[in-house]
Amino acid sequence: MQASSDEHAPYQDVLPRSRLMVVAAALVDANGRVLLQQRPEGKTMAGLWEFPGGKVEPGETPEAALVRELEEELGIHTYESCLAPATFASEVLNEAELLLLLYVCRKWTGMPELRHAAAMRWVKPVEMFALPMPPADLPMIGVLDALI
Ligand SMILES: Nc1nc2c([nH]c(=O)n2[C@@H]2O[C@H](COP(=O)(O)OP(=O)(O)OP(=O)(O)O)[C@@H](O)[C@H]2O)c(=O)[nH]1
Repeated sequence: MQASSDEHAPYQDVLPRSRLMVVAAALVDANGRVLLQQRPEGKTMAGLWEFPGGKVEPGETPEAALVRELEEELGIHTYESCLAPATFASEVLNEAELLLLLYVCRKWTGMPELRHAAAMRWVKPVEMFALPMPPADLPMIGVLDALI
């Protein structure tokens, strides 16, 4: 049955206008440490530590977007088959609802280089609890700690 146009009217003022799909990677090294990058000055949430990744472009699959982002941001190469879905998070931002998909990746080629971020560091998941990270990331830390 066709939904009438005003069926959702009571909710229109609380529904986010658009959804921002973001993919990110927990790159795990041989010692069980994960790479975090620090957001640079001039960007929203500057100084916070986040997982490498970025927005999924129209027409892209999440996995293809993450392979691309890892090349662009760190100069490393991986394959979609090396990306294991780990967890997700959602957060209402000013202009959109963020849906963040986090993958675990243990295999890549190349050495991560600092390209866009202010700094990078390898940390155990449990150390993330003491680092300033975007609010959306906080619920994912415990899941990551249990997975790695
Ligand atoms: N890559 C990444 N983005 C995250 C994380 N947590 C989180 O809230 N985000 C948010 O997801 C969005 C990622 O998009 P992005 O990296 O393409 O955007 P950006 O703000 O850095 O810059 P841009 O729009 O100029 O490219 C940002 O709003 C960022 O704050 C995270 O752990 N990793």
